[in-house]
Amino acid sequence: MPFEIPAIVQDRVSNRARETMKKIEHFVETECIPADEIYEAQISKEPSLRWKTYPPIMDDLKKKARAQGLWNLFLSKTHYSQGAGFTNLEYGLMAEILGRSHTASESMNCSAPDTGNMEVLAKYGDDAQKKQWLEPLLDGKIRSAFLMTERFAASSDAKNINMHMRTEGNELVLNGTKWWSSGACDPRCAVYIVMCKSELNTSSDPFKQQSVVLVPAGTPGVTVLRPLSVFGYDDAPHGHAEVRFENVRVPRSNLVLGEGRGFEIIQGRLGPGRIHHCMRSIGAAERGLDYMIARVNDPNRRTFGKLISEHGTIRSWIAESRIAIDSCRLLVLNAADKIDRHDAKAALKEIAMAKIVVPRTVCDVLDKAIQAHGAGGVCQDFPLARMYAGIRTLRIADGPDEVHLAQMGRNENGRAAEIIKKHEKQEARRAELFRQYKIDGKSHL
Ligand SMILES: Cc1cc2nc3c(=O)[nH]c(=O)nc-3n(C[C@H](O)[C@H](O)[C@H](O)COP(=O)(O)OP(=O)(O)OC[C@H]3O[C@@H](n4cnc5c(N)ncnc54)[C@H](O)[C@@H]3O)c2cc1C
Repeated sequence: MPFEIPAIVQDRVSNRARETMKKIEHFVETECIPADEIYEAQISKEPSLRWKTYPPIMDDLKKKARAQGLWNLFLSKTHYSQGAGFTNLEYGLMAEILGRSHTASESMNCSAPDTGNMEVLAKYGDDAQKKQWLEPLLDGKIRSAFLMTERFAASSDAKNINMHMRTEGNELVLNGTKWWSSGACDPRCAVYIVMCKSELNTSSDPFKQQSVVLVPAGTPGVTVLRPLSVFGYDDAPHGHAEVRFENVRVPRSNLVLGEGRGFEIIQGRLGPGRIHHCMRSIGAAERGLDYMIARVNDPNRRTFGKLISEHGTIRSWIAESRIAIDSCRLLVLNAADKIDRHDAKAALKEIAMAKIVVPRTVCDVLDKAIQAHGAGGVCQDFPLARMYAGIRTLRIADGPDEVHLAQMGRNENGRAAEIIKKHEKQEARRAELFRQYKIDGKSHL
């Protein structure tokens, strides 16, 4: 089924974006999806090479995508000058198509964590930092990692981040251990964006104690200790690394924005990135549903005298999945539109809602697709188990659901005084009306 722009946002999508979406869909369906398995096959099984090489097919895909103008689509024109000139809403729709394939996002230089990291550098980097790191990232020549989470700190509360940073003359000296540093195992990863706590910063404001520093990969004292696995997948060549810093020295000029500005940077980084993850996940859900429909209509797999799709339960799964996917899409596009009209800060509630609902819902759709495949669904013969593993982590990565729920719950609950006041006014008016119409005062509802 060709990609369809939902009716409610039709007038918010330019003709150029529509044309680009058609090109993206064609590229994803004809180049990326067929390349996904080749990409996997080209990742070395040899332990000594697994993290030292990357699949050559990726460079070929990048060349082809770039030649068609399918490059850096994510930097929205509403907030950046360096991108392809689309809105967050338009890119949101594009990201959904990218989510159908494992290789699509990277082939168009639109993959995490580089997208968020490029946004950080574009938004907060100085000219020298942009020249050294943003330009090669935009060019797809290097990759990057964002190092916030720490093995020995409950990192869903970013105030706990305590990687030690001290200043010595013109240098910053870093000590500590990070983990879940996505992309840090990749041989092309050239720079780490590292969140630290500075020794000098004596601010009593807990949101002003952290700083963000750029550390070139390979700086003496940095050791990539090991790749971590996600439900058994190591996600090579990208990987999620545990990284040790022992007296790592970088020039003071590698500080981003200034000391104590770390929270500002991470908050600015995560808004649009969460929307991108959500839209790619919706693409994965669509693919899962396609697989489910194909499998349950396989004429060779009849049970109890019927095609599997003829059992009522399975029909319900298909319908429920369609409803769930379409509802999620609207939620995400609404958040993207609000970012376009204002900024990510103004859209915090909408972004949080999408970040909470979409991964859960997509996991549920994929779970049904897996179930409909029987044992086949959990094995390597279909992409479903792998997709499920990836999407499940989104309920933790970029902050676990519970933290977003707690924040949303607090804000929503903050309306209590206003609601109580409104009810009191309505109560007073009702009492007035009871008197006016001479009805006794007990509730008639
Ligand atoms: C695949 C993957 C990729 C990742 N990539 C990166 C990356 O590139 N860079 C990076 O820095 N990090 C990355 N992370 C790490 C991720 O951001 C953290 O795991 C996440 O922020 C949670 O931190 P934590 O693991 O320390 O959990 P903890 O802080 O120990 O929290 C554990 C659990 O406690 C519960 N909890 C916490 N707070 C509350 C609350 N207020 N109310 C109720 N319950 C609560 C939640 O259920 C939570 O899951 C990645 C994680 C995964 C799985």
